[in-house]
Parts: sequence; C-alpha cells; structure tokens
Amino acid sequence: MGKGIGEGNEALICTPVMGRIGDEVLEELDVVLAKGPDVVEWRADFYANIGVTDDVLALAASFKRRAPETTMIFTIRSAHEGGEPIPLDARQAIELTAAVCCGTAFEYVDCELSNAAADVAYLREAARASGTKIIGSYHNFDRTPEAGFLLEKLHEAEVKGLDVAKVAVMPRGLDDVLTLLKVTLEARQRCRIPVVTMSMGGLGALTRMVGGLFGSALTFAVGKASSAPGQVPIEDLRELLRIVEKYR
Ligand SMILES: O=C1C[C@@](O)(C(=O)O)C[C@@H](O)[C@@H]1O
Repeated sequence: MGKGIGEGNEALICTPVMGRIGDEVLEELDVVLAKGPDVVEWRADFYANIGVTDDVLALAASFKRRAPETTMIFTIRSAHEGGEPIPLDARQAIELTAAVCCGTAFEYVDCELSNAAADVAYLREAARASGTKIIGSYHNFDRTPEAGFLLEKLHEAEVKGLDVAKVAVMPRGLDDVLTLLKVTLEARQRCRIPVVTMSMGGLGALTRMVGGLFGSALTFAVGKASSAPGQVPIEDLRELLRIVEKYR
C-alpha cells in the first residue's frame, strides 16, 4: 500500500505509463519505477487489449506485483477529454474501471465528472466495496474556463462522494495560469477532499512545479513518456522542488 494523495504536506509525484502491448507496458513501468515516483498512473486507454477485461486485470496485477509499495492510479481517459480512442463506450469503460476496483490492488481509479450520474454512482459503490478511491476529473485541452466554473468542478467531485478532485486545463495566456493557481488556493481552503490541479502546455508548466505550494496534492511528471503537454521530466522536477524547499 503506497502513499495516499493529500496525506502529506507536499505534492506527490506521479509518472504515467502508456505502452500499447503488455510487454512494452511492463518495460515502461520498470523504467518509470527506477526513477522512484510516489505514484504511477496506468493510462489504460493506450493499451491495445483494453477490450479484454481479463487481460487488463492480469496486467494490473503485474503492476502491483512489481511495486506493491507504490501508489497506483488506473485511468481510462476518454477521447473527448484528451485520451486515445478505445473500443469501449462510456458505460463499458466504467464497468472495466469497476472491475479494476474489485479485482486488483490499485489504490485509485480516475472517473471523469462528465460521465452520466448513474455511472459515477455505480463506480462509487464498487469502489467503496473494495476500498478503492476515486479521482473525479475534468480536462480542457482548449482553454481555461473562468475561476467560478473550475471551483464548481472541484466541488462537484466532493458532492458526488468522490475522494480526490482534479482539473487540468490549457492556458491561452499567463492570466489563465494565475487563474488556475488562485483556484487551487481557494479550493484547498474550501474543499474537504484533496485537490489536484494543473495548467498544461509550456505556459502552464510552472504550475506543475509550484502547484503544491498553492495546495495541489499531486503533480504529473515524465518518467519515460509524457501523457499531456507541459509535463517536465521527473529528475528536473525533483531538482526544482529541492531548491524551492531549501529557500521556503
Ligand atoms: O488527468 C491527468 C493529468 C494530465 O492530463 C496532465 O495534464 O498532467 C495527465 C494525465 O495522464 C492524467 O490522467
């Protein structure tokens, strides 16, 4: 059992794994694990056999066998929120995620807030029964909606009974980056569940480095390959965080 998101004072570092074929996925996992992230996210929308539940469960079991002490997140990012196209519809993706809750030792699963309310409720029950936590997420790869909307999204995760609230948005200027950081600070004070935020792309990269100071509980960094624009290599992120911490 790994570290819990939001349990310590500092943001945990998460590296995504995005291979397509089983062997490639595990090779990528080994490269990533050698860099010692707190959390690993399996982006299963990249996995070629995502349509075969038994294959997904077997591969997830291999993840945990290799690193039982590392916190793991299972994510199927939908194509309309920036993920890979998959042969499952939204309900089937939720059912697969529920199967991962019940059939593996992954600590977290991701659930987009745009899913149908009944599907979110179904997943929540499966997760509760198995002790898995749900990250309720919202992504916008085009722009940064206004602060009130972003706060509402983070609050929605709490209202839906989920365990972590996450927003990832694209800035069009530095004012959008400031909006994201302000929202993070405010949400941290208002929300009862941990919040995870990031502004994407080159402009937003600094939020991945200092977001923890404003209240973001998790930051995504590159172990082998990047899963979203603006993620920095884990080695650079660690060095930067060490310097920030030294003078804080
Ligand atoms: O939701 C997120 C955040 C993310 O989009 C990012 O911007 O770092 C990367 C995704 O892999 C993850 O599921």
